[in-house]
Amino acid sequence: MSHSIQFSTPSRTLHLPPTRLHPPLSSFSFRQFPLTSTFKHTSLRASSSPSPDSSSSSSLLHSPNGTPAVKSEERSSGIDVDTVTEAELKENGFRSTRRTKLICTIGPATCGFEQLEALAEGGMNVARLNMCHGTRDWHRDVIRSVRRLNEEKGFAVAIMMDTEGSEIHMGDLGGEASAKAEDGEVWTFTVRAFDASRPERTISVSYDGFAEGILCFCCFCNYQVDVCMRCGYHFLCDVDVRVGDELLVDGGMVRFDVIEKIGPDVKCLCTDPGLLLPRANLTFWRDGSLVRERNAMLPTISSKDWLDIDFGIAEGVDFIAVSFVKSAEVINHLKSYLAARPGGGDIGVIAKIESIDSLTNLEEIILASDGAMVARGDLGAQIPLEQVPAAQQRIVKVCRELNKPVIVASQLLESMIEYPTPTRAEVADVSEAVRQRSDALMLSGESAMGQFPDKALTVLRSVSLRIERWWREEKRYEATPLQAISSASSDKISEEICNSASKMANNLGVDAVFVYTKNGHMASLVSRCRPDCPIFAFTNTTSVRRRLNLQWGLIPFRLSFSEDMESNLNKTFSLLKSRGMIKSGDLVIAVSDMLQSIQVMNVP
Ligand SMILES: Nc1ncnc2c1ncn2[C@@H]1O[C@H](COP(=O)(O)OP(=O)(O)OP(=O)(O)O)[C@@H](O)[C@H]1O
Ligand SMILES: CC(=O)C(=O)O
Ligand SMILES: [K+]
Ligand SMILES: [Mg+2]
Repeated sequence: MSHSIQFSTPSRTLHLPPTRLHPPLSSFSFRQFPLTSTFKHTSLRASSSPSPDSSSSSSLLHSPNGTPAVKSEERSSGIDVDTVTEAELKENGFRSTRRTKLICTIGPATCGFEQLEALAEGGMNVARLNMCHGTRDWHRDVIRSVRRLNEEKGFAVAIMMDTEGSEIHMGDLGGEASAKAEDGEVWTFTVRAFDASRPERTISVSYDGFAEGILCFCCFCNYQVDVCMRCGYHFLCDVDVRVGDELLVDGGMVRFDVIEKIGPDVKCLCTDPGLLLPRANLTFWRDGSLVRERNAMLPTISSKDWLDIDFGIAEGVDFIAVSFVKSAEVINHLKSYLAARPGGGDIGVIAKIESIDSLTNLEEIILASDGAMVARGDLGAQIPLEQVPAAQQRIVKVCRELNKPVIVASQLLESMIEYPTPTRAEVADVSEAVRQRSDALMLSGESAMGQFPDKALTVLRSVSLRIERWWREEKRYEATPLQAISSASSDKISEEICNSASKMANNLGVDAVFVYTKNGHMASLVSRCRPDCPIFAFTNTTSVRRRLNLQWGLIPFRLSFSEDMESNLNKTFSLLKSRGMIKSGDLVIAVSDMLQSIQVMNVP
């Protein structure tokens, strides 16, 4: 290996002294890098001198999500790269890339291949499937389309499966898109199933204990029977709906008073008119408080959810979002269930915070999970609406402290289900979530069944970019020190390295942090610091790359890398430069989970 290095730049040839490759402005190492240089003029050009393992170079580098891959022409130089991100990086430089990640719920409005492609091109990082709706065949088709999109077009869109949970829901309205309840009308909520079409002003309700006053439930394995056939234990509870209770649909979008109970039917008087949507959530209120006993008896993961989870494992989803989490126990249970199944260990478990119990046990739930969702739809049906913003702020803060990605969800752009522009208040709400530096924003009905899914995504994207830019212009780096999270000494070192690297990145105004990470942990530690510059996260597995797509500021690449950081950097610079995604002189900080060190360098 030559020790004398020549870097060729468009304007000049730079001769560097031996022993240093790109002279680090500083090198702060717990374990020093080997200083012998392996950089050669030729190695900077991907096309002329392939790196040692370039036999697999066509799959060496996968570009960040957000954009379709460039095909044939690029393959000859050994790189798959997203044209949109590539164009963004070329045009506006690193700093302009979006940090806040975007999630779209997929539904009838967006389940086609072209529709999914349009969302991916519009910046969708994660596709969410709500198992409350649709058949498993329908969901399988969507999952496969997203996978095909990733393979053919170079995206890294992750799939999040959201469990139905066992809260009380309305039925599916017999195929109708919605039903209008008017003030003063009497509607029947019933546990009867309909043979033919739905009788007028009648709504089926999702579980049998609704009106009988008896709900039988196995507390060990969730079978909804009086004596469990699986384990022989049983659990009986006696909760009922009472005349005088208030029934809220979707947290108050429509309200009824319970006026009569007749066998399996509950007659209700509409007091606040509105649109009833299929499978809308129902809650009961008595004397101004939520009736909780009923829900407390329902299992967080129902027997149907377990079947969906098995389906999700088989289809290789990236995340499972668990609805109505009450305690850390259920998360731990699911995580051990997943760990025991092939491929299950790769699935991240997201706790949906949407109940009073989940707020009570917030820290332990988040600690047990791989991320959390502020599920404001149901949360706002369980706590007074005016308490939701403070709950959101607390959840985002706890997630940040515990290094778990956090998603802000529901009604971000609700009016865009019907209209092509958002309300000013919705834009302010989105801005606040971005300003809180949550990892991701989520569309529900806007993308699942709204009329303007692409426009809604564009609004999320442009508001995120604008607020992020404002934040940088204001130079509002993190003032709040992050608490230590690790106990093991090597983890503590990684944490300190990432904290320091991020601080250095801000102070030096570097263009990007590069993080080489096998399991993604190191990348998440850098993301947690919310540095001012984007974070290029290089990982060698596609599943980790997809999962990283949920986290703030990470631009995940898949790259076959070795234990030798110097050759990794060499290869990365070469590949990114040949694509024009970085240029000579860019200032970069590199960290990795293989070597506990921080390198600061100009791109040669
Ligand atoms: N797979 C689907 N098939 C049909 N409609 C869907 C689907 N997914 C979502 N929708 C529609 O989009 C609306 C809002 O989406 P979604 O149900 O995900 O809301 P949510 O409040 O996030 O749900 P939840 O609280 O049940 O998790 C639904 O009421 C439904 O009409
Ligand atoms: C997303 C969700 O489940 C909610 O907001 O209730
Ligand atoms: K759900
Ligand atoms: Mg919900």
